[in-house]
Amino acid sequence: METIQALEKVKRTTARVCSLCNQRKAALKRPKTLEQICIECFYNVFEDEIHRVIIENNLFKPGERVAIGASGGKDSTVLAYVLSELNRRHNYGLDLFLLSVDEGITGYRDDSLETVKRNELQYGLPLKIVSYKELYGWTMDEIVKAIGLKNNCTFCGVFRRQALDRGAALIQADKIVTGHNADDIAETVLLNILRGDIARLSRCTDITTGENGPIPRCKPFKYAYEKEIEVKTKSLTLSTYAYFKKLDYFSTECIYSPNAYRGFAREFIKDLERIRPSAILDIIRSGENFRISTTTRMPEQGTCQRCGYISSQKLCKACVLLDGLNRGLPKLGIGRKKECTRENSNNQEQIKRNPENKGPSLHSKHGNIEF
Ligand SMILES: Nc1ncnc2c1ncn2[C@@H]1O[C@H](COP(=O)(O)OP(=O)(O)OP(=O)(O)O)[C@@H](O)[C@H]1O
Repeated sequence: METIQALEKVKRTTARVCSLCNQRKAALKRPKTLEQICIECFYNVFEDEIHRVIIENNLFKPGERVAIGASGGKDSTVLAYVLSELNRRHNYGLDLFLLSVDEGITGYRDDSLETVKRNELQYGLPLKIVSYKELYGWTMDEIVKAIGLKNNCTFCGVFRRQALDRGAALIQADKIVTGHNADDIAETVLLNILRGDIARLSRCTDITTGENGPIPRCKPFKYAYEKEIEVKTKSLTLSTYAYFKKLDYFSTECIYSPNAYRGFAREFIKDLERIRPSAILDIIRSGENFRISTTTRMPEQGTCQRCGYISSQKLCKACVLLDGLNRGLPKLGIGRKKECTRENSNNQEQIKRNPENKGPSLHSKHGNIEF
C-alpha cells in the first residue's frame, strides 16, 4: 500500500517536470501531444517544428523577397516574429516584408493596422499597406452599406486574395506567406466537403499554392495548432507562444463576419479536438490523401479578360463583384454559378462594346502590373 502511495507521489512530482529537458518545471501541456513541457522547451519545439516544415517543404530559396500577410492578428504576428527569428538563426537569406490589406473597416482594421505599424518597428521589417479603396474604389464599410451583413464576407475574401497579390507585386515579392494554421486548414477541408467543391478540396491542403498564378503563397503554420499560437489566459496549462512571448497583436473579431456556416464548421472541429486532439491533423491528412477521380471535370484555369488575374471564367470573381457594386446591383456576383456565368457573358459583351474599359490588370510576376 505504502509503495503504491509512494509511486503515486513520484508520478505526481515527475509530472510537473518538463518531459523534454527533465529539468525545468513544466508550465503547459501541448494540445497536440499532451506532453507537459516548460516554456523554454515549448519555444524550442515550436520554432524547430516550423523550421522543419520550411526545410522539408522547400518553402523558400535564398535571396527571395517574402511578403508576410500581416493582419495584426495573433497568427500573422507570430508568423512575422518566428520567421524573422528563423531567417536570422538559420541564414535563410530572405528579404522579409510586412504586407497589410486595409479593407476599410472602421473600428476593426484601422485598429489592427496600428498594431502592424508597431510590429514594423519592433521586428525591423518594412511595411506595405494596400487598401480596397485605392484598388477597387470601395471600402468594406461602403460595401456593407450596399449589400448588408449577409454576403459581405464573399466580397472581402475575394478582394483580399487579389489585394495581397497586388500588394506583393508592388514590392516585387517572390512569395507571400500567411498565418493560416492547422485549424484553419482542417476547417477549409470540411467546408469544401460540405459544399462538394472538389476543385478547392484538391488543393486546400497544399502548403504552397498558386505556383502557376502571379505569386506563390505558402502557409508555414500548416501543422501548428491554433491553441499553440492563440492566447488562452484562463487556464495556465493552455498558455501559448504569443502569450508567453508577450507579442503585440490585435485580438478582436471582425465586426462584419456573421459567417454562420464557417462558424459551425469551426465549432464542430473544436468539439472533435476536445475528444481527440489529433482530429485536426487527421482531417488535414485525409485532405492530403484525397484522390480525385480522373473522370471528374475540373475548371480550366485561365486569366480574367478584363484584369488579367487568374480565373477559370472569362471574368474573375473580383471583376464580377465589382461590376455588380458599380452598377448598383451588388447581389449579382453572389451565389449561384449560373448567374455568375450569365453575368460573365454580359460583361464580355460590355468589354467587346467598350474595349477601353479594361480595369486593373495583373498579368504575371512583377513588372507587368497595371492599376
Ligand atoms: N488584412 C490583411 N492583411 C494582410 N494579411 C491578411 C489580412 N487578413 C488576413 N491576412 C492573412 O491571412 C491569414 C489568415 O487570416 P484569417 O483572418 O483567416 O485568420 P486569423 O486566424 O484571424 O489570422 P490572424 O490571427 O493572423 O489575423 C492571416 O494570418 C494573414 O497572414
